[in-house]
Amino acid sequence: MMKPKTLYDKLIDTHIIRQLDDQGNVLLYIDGSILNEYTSPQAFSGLRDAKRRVWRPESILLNVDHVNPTRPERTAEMTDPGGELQVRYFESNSRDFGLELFDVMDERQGIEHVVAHEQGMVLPGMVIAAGDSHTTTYGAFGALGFGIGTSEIEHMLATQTLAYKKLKTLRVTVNGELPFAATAKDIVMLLIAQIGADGATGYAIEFCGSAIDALSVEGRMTICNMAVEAGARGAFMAPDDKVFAYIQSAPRVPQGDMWQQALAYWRTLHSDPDAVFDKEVVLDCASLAPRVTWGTSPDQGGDITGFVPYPADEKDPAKRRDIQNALAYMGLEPGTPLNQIPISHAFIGSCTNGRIEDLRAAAQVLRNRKIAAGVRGIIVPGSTQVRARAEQEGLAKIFIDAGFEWRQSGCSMCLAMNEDVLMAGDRCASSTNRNFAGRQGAGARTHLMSPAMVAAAAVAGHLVDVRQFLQQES
Ligand SMILES: CC(C)[C@H](C(=O)O)[C@@H](O)C(=O)O
Ligand code: SF4
Repeated sequence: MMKPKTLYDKLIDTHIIRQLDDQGNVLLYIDGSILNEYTSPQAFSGLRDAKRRVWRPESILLNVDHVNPTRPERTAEMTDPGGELQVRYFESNSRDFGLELFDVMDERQGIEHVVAHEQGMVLPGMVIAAGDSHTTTYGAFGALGFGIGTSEIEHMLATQTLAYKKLKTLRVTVNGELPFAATAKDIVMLLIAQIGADGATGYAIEFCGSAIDALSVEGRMTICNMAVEAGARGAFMAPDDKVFAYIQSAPRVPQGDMWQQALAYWRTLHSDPDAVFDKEVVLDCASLAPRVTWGTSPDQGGDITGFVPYPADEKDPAKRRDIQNALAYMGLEPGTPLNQIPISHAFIGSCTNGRIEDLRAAAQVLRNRKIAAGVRGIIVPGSTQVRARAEQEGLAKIFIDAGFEWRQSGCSMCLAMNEDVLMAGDRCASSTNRNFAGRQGAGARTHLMSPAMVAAAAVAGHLVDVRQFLQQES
């Protein structure tokens, strides 16, 4: 009898070129990569110095997203000299190494983790490595995606391989039916709060259960994307018919007979019934409420119906200090109801929640409403294609009528590497994935939540339970 395999085993075993030792280190084949202007420059410099070429240029896509401007009337011109340098070097790398580039003005440009699946670069069963931690997003398609550092990018470009240490496996089973107004974002925020920001360090997570099966592919992407905030360097789900339908029309996806052959293989990509995981976590989402963070780490959050915690209630001295420090940075008093925290900014975008479904969810809240006086609302679609689609569907008009800025695509205020930066003391309801101190600007404060929750907060002028807004309509 063959030993039952997990999906992770299957993904790894089909890509091992050679075992490097008996400690789980292997030489792994990488199917492809999408690289950004921010983390790739040194890798290309390394290749140039060593006079090396890229091994399989057609498997690599270059895409500008981290530093580009998002102003509505943007041009190819960069406003920031550092960004200008990065983008120009990126362009010369594209030319000199023969790699396709989606530049700032390309209609296929966007955040890499949105562009990759729009382009059909991620197929079930693939292994994708890239210079960005949120490469885990591709797990929603039954692929293994993980972030790598600059020297690894260089190695991958030169050889199409990486030295890789196999992870332990964690199965997260999410049971129950998602209640009204609770989202995939709330599932993953609950998981992170429960297991901690390092709860999945050293693990690859396989998500399963009725709540995951019921999610849209975009919701699954949100979960795999943010799983890295629990430390997971790999997060995936077995691909199903929803996934196959979602990718079928994308440009690089196999067609005709090849599609049929691929489908037959993709249907084998699931953990065998008796496969054993190193660790198991079970969540029940039947009573899940919309969540927000109050701290400076994605695991510091709770239900919107809750309160800013009292540090004294935390028994672990290190965690108590973390809470104290977080509340000092966030300017929050213990015991404050979370739904009374006023905001100055509302940001909807990012690779976690900048897709078309996210914009539809925000528009549902914003239709016929205005954002509160004193709040600046910013919407940055996850890709230029998402932007065009939102305009076709009339969502952009809803956002603009509500008083939101409707901007061009990029990472933008998710990490404030372009001119979309908050000032010290600003407080932002944000659909992003990281609330670290200074993430959206030095001294700025970030509260993570779903895009509909951000929209509701923008209208109310403070963090608020989106269910009040949606129930009014039903
Ligand atoms: C710039 C890049 C290295 C970084 C990442 O790896 O995730 C960024 O995208 C982020 O979200 O913090
Ligand atoms: S949108 Fe944010 S999280 Fe995603 S790649 Fe860009 S900076 Fe990183």
